[in-house]
Amino acid sequence: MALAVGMRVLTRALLRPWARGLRVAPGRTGPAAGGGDGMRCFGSPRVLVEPDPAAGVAVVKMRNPPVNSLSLEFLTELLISLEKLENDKTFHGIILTSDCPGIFSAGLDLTEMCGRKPEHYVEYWKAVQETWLRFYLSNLVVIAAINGVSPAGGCLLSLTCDYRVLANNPKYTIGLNETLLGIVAPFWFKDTMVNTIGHRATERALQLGLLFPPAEALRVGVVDQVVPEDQVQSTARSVMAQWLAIPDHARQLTKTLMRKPTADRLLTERDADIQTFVRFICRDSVQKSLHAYLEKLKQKKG
Ligand SMILES: CCCCCCCCCCCC/C=C/CC(=O)SCCNC(=O)CCNC(=O)[C@H](O)C(C)(C)COP(=O)(O)OP(=O)(O)OC[C@H]1O[C@@H](n2cnc3c(N)ncnc32)[C@H](O)[C@@H]1OP(=O)(O)O
Repeated sequence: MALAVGMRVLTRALLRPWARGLRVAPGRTGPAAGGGDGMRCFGSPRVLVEPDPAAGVAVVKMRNPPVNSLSLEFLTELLISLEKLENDKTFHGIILTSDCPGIFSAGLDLTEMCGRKPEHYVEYWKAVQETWLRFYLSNLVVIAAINGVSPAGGCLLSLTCDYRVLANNPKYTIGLNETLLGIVAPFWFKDTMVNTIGHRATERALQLGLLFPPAEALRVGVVDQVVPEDQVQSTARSVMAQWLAIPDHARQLTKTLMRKPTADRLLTERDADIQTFVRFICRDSVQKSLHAYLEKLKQKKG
């Protein structure tokens, strides 16, 4: 039932004009990350998929410059790539990483949440919910190779993965910093964090909008491993090999057992959550905070 609802949303997304226009990335032969039988890279303008069929693994590279902000188009392309890999029996695991130097993802695209019509906010929030659900419940092993800064929605995306490897660079902070923008992390962002680092640590991190540098991220458990920057991809691959050595059906059922109650809460409250988001984001005070935050980002350069 839940999956059917998800598929309907995705299908609707695929039918949108800009989604219909998505092209398969012109062929480079893969895999770029070692091994394999030379299957071609595929993907879309903002998502590059480097398949390694011999290993049963695909590297999914986010490339929505300058900062991999999670726009509606980008989220849809990510979902399409995930679905394609899930439907291909060759693949058992994906490594999610970034093609934008120094940035894993700047989180939700603030321009999707500023100065738009309520109908747009509904459409955008549905895509955010769908991305979380599909990644959180994916049957594939999903490992995040975090090679850059990862605030808010970027952190959330990595928290949907089964394992997080972070590059040891003090600039690469990670966390749910929504309060610093004058906004509130929805209950399912919070639940995902609680499931990862526990209640007390989440309470502190969310209220203070903490962005953890690598050593602290490791200590609190936001990430599973911190490694030198040039070893992030190779570490993700070794971890993947360990996870893929487990009988797949047993691992998948265990993942579902662990995650379904959290996902079910959103699935049963999905419409109410959209209404809450739209009401909240349409508030004058929230729009002012977001505009001011975006302005501050732009002025940083000048
Ligand atoms: C009763 C109440 C109940 C309430 C219930 C809840 C209801 C729902 C509430 C709503 C929740 C919404 C949740 C949102 C989660 C999010 O993800 S919000 C986004 C948070 N992201 C950030 O804070 C990151 C912001 N960006 C940065 O800090 C930096 O850009 C960077 C560290 C990522 C990179 O720095 P640098 O390399 O120096 O690049 P910049 O020059 O800063 O940026 C380049 C360019 O990109 C634009 N940009 C940056 N981030 C974003 C973004 N997230 N979205 C859109 N655009 C972004 C930036 O403005 C620059 O643009 P220009 O080149 O100047 O045009």
